Amino acid sequence: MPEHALLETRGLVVDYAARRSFLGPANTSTRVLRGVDLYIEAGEIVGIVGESGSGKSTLGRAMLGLVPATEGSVLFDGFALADFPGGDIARKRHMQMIFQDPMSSLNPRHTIGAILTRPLLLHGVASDQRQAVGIAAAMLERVGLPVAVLSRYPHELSGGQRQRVGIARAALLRPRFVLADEVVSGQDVSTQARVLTLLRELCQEMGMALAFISHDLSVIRAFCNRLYVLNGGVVVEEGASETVFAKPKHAYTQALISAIPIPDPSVRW
Ligand SMILES: Nc1ncnc2c1ncn2[C@@H]1O[C@H](COP(=O)(O)OP(=O)(O)OP(=O)(O)O)[C@@H](O)[C@H]1O
Repeated sequence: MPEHALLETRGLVVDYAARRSFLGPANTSTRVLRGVDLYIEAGEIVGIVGESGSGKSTLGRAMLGLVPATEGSVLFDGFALADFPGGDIARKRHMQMIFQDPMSSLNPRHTIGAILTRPLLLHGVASDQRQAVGIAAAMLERVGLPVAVLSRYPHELSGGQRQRVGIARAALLRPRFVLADEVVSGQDVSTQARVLTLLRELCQEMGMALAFISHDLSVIRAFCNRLYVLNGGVVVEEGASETVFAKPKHAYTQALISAIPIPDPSVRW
């Protein structure tokens, strides 16, 4: 554990039943995370891998403060989430999220221009609408979309274009940490490669750290410097991607690796 990790979870337990305890006592343990210790340093791309139901999305949501910790803590820049200087607004500027298809998170009644300029004004990154439009237009171009997209509504875009809008929105405020949850699942290999290249470039340009959640170990291997393997709400293995792949210590990791199809050597991320 480095001395100053950007993000840290310490003994993180999430029990969804504990949240519902007002409905009555929770008899069965429904601990989805059972004491997760994890750290992410500034600018790092860290993979979180595990099979369906292992708790990856819960961990991601808890890192962003969207799901409360039942026990343990999440620290961002050394502060418990609730104690971050400047409060939730200041913290949220630096903690963003990217979805696979952000249709559900893009307000269908707002144009892309409104969706992108609003956070710039809210967080004081732009001082007026004109400046906000300029920043939003530049970010759209950066993610490979035409500026004309500003006047469109989310349903007027393809799924791939919406995803790029989602990436633009997450990167717009130059956050220090971005969570990407299964963002390339279900995409063909060349689309995956383009999205991952864009994400890597943005991380390098802006110094963003990225937590990259995926059930696909081959994508994690190619894309992430370090990884955590989650099984049943517990981290069973962690380390540099190449080390874990070369010498997996845990039987669960070995099983995940042996389930990977033979890679296509022509594909590079
Ligand atoms: N809001 C919730 N309330 C109650 N249980 C939940 C909630 N969200 C997730 N769970 C349960 O927590 C467990 C872990 O779910 P989670 O989505 O974190 O796993 P995952 O590894 O991301 O899975 P997947 O890859 O299928 O998305 C599952 O058993 C799920 O049913």
